[in-house]
Amino acid sequence: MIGLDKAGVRRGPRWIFSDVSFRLETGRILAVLGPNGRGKTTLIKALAGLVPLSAGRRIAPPVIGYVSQSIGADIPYRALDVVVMGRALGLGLFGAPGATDYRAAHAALELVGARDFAERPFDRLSGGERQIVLLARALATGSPALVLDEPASALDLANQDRLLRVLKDVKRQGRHAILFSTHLPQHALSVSDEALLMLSASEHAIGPTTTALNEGDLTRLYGLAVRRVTLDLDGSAPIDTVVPLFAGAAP
Ligand SMILES: Nc1ncnc2c1ncn2[C@@H]1O[C@H](COP(=O)(O)OP(=O)(O)OP(=O)(O)O)[C@@H](O)[C@H]1O
Repeated sequence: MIGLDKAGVRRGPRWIFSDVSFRLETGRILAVLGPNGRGKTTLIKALAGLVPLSAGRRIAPPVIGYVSQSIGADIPYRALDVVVMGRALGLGLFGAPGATDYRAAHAALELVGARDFAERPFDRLSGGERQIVLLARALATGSPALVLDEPASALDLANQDRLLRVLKDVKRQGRHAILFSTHLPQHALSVSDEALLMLSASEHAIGPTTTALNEGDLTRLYGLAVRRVTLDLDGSAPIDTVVPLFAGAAP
């Protein structure tokens, strides 16, 4: 389980966010949504223990599988070695990774569908490929909590789909609580059980994704008209999605 209890972060006189409370159980996915600069990264870093809380309390396991918004430094290691770094906290100060750690790294790469990246130099992967490898590194930690800051931001449509399928697969295993931030409400609707909308520094809407992502709150969140649409593509299960009315939605 991972969560926050009446939590807030202040930078100087300004509260970036305040009074955020939620508990995310193992086997569940929570999506965090908000416009640029609203505080998603700050909240995620606070949850990962990288930014101190100015108020409230964090509920988290000792190790967290964290993927930052940046796509990683230009390190000339193999992707496999970057994934093995996720095992570092279990190795002690002078420990070197062993067969078990490499097995865990290979399994994580396999899970994200990136087995072929193992031997490739990390600094020669594209931004999207790096995001996939960094997700594998978070999984390799073995932590029951995954905290992902815009994990799809550099991914093309097919790789966004791959990432969402990976999140669903990991959820199905029932061993992780997964929190991710996104600018795409469609991503939240397709995989997350719960959604947190950062409406202002002090006002948050949290609840089951299908109710939290209502047209009124999404329109208010982004200051842009947004419609919820149900697509009945082939008469089987209808798909619920979100359509932002960009530029008035007409040429
Ligand atoms: N180290 C810092 N010191 C002071 N202010 C900061 C610091 N880091 C971030 N901020 C401010 O906190 C606010 C929230 O930033 P944050 O990166 O959390 O937003 P975000 O919702 O993740 O934005 P984006 O969608 O653009 O990534 C911004 O106004 C930012 O300028």
